Amino acid sequence: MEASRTPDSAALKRMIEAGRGIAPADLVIKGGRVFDLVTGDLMVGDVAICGDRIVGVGGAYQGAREVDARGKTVVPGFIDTHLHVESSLVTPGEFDRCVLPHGVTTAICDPHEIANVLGAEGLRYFLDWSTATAMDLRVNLSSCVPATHLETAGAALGAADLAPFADHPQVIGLAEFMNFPGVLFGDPDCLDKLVAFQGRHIDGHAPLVTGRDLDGYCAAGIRTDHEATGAAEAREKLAKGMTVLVREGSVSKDLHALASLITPDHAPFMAFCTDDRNPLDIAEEGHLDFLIRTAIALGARPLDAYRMASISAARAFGLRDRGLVAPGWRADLVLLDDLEQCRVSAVFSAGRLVDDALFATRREVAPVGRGSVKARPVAAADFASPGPGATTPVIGVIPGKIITEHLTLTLPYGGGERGVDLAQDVVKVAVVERHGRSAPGRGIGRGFVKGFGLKRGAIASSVGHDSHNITVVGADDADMALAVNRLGAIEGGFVVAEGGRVLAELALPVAGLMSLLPFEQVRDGLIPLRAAAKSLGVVLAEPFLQVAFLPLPVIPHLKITDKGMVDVDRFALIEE
Ligand SMILES: Nc1ncnc2[nH]cnc12
Ligand SMILES: [Mn+2]
Repeated sequence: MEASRTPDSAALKRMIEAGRGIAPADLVIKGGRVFDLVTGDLMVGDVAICGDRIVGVGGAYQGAREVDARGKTVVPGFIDTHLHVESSLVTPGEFDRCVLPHGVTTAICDPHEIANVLGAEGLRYFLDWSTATAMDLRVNLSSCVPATHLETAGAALGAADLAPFADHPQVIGLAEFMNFPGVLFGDPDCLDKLVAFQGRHIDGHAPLVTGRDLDGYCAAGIRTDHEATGAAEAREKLAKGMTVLVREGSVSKDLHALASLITPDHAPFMAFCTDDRNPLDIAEEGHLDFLIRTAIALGARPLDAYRMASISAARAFGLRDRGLVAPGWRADLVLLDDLEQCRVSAVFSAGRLVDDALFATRREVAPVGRGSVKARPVAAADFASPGPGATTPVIGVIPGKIITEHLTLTLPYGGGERGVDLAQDVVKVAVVERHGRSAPGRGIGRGFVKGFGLKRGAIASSVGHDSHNITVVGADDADMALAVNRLGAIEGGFVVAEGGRVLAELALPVAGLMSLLPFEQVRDGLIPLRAAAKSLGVVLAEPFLQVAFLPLPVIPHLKITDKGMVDVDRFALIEE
């Protein structure tokens, strides 16, 4: 939805009188226990609301409509400071329906997934939705499309391509600047974008960047980071003036490692984010409510956890109208049955009760990106892995992390080709360019990966951060080819194949990233997919998102793209 509208003098007069209690408010939330995130007080009292604004807190107010909040605790609406809506596997409209009821009244997204497939058309689609959702969906403009020169994306966005969107009311600034080597080495395209957004918010992405490199990265005006995976790394970033966004997604789970940093001193400079969270995890665990609950369970004070979820986040992103339950602030509110457990009872978004009726009032936005998978058919022979010898780099997967190990292992070798080695839990991985931008016989990167547990068949995904080529992991070349070709037939998504059969699949026809189905059906569709992957021996909790991160060459240490294996630390393709 659009940012808060500016009231005219008559409306403002009415707000003032309602706040003074000499005129009725539009809505009064009666008798709740208000959590004051400035003083830490918990105080029973009414919350008076006019339009989308809180006008009075405490004591007794009267209103045209009144909601009984006795026994509930009232806190400010939650702010997810960094996420990719596409990783929810549903459209922004369904993301709104799925996540707002968890208390997330503001979500700050980076649409670089769809932008890597569709370019500016993808940005327009998300911006159209951002003015239609019930939640306040804010957009940071994608800074790195493609993420690097080491891959083939479906589009490219330079500073000039971003300029037309910069003044959109829902745009905050520039999204995660992932090409941190490009920043540090002064890549001209990176500098153009950084110059264009100086003085505005610039989001960071600096995994394991430290010391003088971190100073240089921050000197560019980059203000946040969500890639810290250890307490020492996060603390250094705090000390350099960055806001640390503590992330707990479906693959990247950093909350346990960073929980010790959530202290009264640090909380004003920390926030929460999910980055990538699929609808099954949202259903099974929750969204930001889950992060708050977990942080408190790990020892954080409730005051610090709720500050991170609201006022700290709002200040870090320049959202000056929200983050407190106080007069004059935006009426984004969450009513809780339990403060420590963060059990959400009701949500108010800009003064409106979040329910089916509210979602029914939204304008729908037509989907884009149909037929986006343009990969040529492949055959088993395309996944042969020729090489000069038995020893080769192998990607080491770390459950719950998107950083990977750079292993060097000796594999079965014969006839000039390397084979899988199930005894070492090493199978093949390949990335097939699917934007129709490769010459025949080109556009397939081949390598090996350790840690999936896969013993048979193959699993394939058209979600492959961030260029979203097809990534396939397999123990059998023919099943790898079957899974890849099936993705072309269903316009993208996830496929599990074994013994020449498709065991399970989930179609994602919007740009090969999102479903057109309601989030409940996508959530339920993930269950047989996971079961099918598990039947092949896969041991990872979230195999499809873990596959999806193998091609992301801005996350250390060893990755793979359609151009081949990438040594991320050297920021270069590995030539054999
Ligand atoms: N953590 C991340 N960093 C960069 N790109 C991403 N796309 C999805 N998650 C991402
Ligand atoms: Mn990132």
